[in-house]
Amino acid sequence: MAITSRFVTYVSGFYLKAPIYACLASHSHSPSASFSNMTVSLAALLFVTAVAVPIITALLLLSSAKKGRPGPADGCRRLPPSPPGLPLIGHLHLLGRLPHRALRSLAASHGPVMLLRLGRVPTVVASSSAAAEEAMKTRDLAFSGRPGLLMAQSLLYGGRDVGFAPYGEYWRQARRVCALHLLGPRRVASFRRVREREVAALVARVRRDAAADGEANLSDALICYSNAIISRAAFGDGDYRLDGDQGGEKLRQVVADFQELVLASPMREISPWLGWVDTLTGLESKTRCTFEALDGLLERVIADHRNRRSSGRHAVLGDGAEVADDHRDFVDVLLDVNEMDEEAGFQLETDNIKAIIMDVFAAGTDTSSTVLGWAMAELINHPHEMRKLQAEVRAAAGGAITEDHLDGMPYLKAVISETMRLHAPAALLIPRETTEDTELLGYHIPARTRVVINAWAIGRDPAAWERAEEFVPERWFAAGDALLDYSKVGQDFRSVPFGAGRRGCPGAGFAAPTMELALANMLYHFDWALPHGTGAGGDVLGTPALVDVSEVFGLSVRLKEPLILVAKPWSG
Ligand code: HEM
Repeated sequence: MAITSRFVTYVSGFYLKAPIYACLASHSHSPSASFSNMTVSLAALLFVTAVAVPIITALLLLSSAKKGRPGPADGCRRLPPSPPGLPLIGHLHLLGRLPHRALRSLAASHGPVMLLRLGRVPTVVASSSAAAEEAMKTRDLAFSGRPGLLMAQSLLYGGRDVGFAPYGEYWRQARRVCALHLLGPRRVASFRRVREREVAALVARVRRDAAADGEANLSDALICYSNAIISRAAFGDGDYRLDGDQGGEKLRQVVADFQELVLASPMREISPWLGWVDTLTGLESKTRCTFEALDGLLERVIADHRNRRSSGRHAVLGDGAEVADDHRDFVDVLLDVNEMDEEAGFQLETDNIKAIIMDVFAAGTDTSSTVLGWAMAELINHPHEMRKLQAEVRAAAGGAITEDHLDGMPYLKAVISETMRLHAPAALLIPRETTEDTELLGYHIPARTRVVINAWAIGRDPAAWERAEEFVPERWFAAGDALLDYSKVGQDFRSVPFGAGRRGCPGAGFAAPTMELALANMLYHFDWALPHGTGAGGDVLGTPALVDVSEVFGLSVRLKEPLILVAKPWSG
């Protein structure tokens, strides 16, 4: 019965939210469309509650749980151990609302390599640094596939992006373009002015909020900051918005919807005969609305860039050489690459360009703002470390912090490394798929098995880290200077927030100055505290209240509650 009720919670947790999503997405359309969507969604809600959940529950009750299997065999080869599962849903009910935590608990009983069945999908979960190193270094090629996730297919032009593209020639070429032309060191440096302008806007916003009522909603301000940087880098200075968008709010909502949807598991992925649930809950209509809104925007942006190109108003690369003062945005670069690489036999169609830009939004916005939110929360909860970082930042500059100051701030880098060790935003990375039969820590892993790497659990592994659950930035100095440069992905498999290997994040070098500049400026310009009477754990005996570090799981695992802080301007 307990198992059944947990499954109902799982179904309702995701699917009862879906109708609300559909209503939100419909704001970009006519009021009547919005109303009819809401009506369909309410009907769907009633239907799912009254009919679908009881049917599925009955099916589960009719079936009995399978016994756990320590190392089932595939022929004579040993498969990883599995916990007991249920018919139909396998181990889905064990994931709960915070799958990274649930998977770590399961790994404590079943080992660092487990085999789960999520609906129909056999999934291997790697939870130790040794398993991560074997998968992303020693046997990198065999673990470099991505599963054809249904939502990614629907939202990313059938997987014509980089992050969700299957391993193969298209991915290799698109990844090269991304790593070399969009996210290489020179291109990242070319966006320095964008970052410095947006960080000045962030500081001004916090100052304004603090002057108005003494408190700043830092979560909101950080999302705006990282969205603005990616928008400017991708689209340039044009003011591209969705229809009737005030202050970019609608675009922000649609990007947030996109990020939430892209890794969602529709019912039809669990079992094709449950596909009708996705229609009734509004998941399908929300996916369609979100895709259409972003596709329409990208069409306009690309058409506008093409017009400017045909009228000669853009900078171009000469003979493949970098232009010294190159301010081209990602769309310009992708259109240039398209023309140059046509001769090299690689063609980027308009849909590929749109998919790659969507990738950059999905991968680059939420992740950076989430790390910044966690860093501020940890620093508030660790005042000694906050003062130490403030001393470093304030000693380095006599005014606003620019990118020239960042190299002289090792403690800043240690704080960000430590934040990502404890709070890898992509807690389970992006799912992978084996491209061939292979092995992991001695277990046989068949081709086309889904692979999840629990970066969150690896960062907190007590076998790899002393005081693993504590925030101790100093540990990164003991680990050696080389590891302080966290943007060099794949150096230390005890902390893998960017993944590693062929599929490792190509955007770490872009994310690093974005995060460092913001954190340094926030600590330079303000002294921070929790508003009186808020936070968790404070008591009358004088124990200070702490930021509530409850999490919510998504494309990024972020703070459940918005980070509202008192910001007191510092005048030196
Ligand atoms: C703190 C910031 C960031 C974190 C923690 C992060 C993390 C990740 C992770 C965990 C993966 C999957 C790696 C794997 O499977 O091994 C990934 C992939 C990717 N990231 Fe990032 N990322 C960040 C910022 C960015 C930025 C700023 C961009 C682009 C502007 C970006 C672009 C990508 C792309 C295109 C991929 C797909 C790579 C592939 O599949 O070949 N990321 N990222």
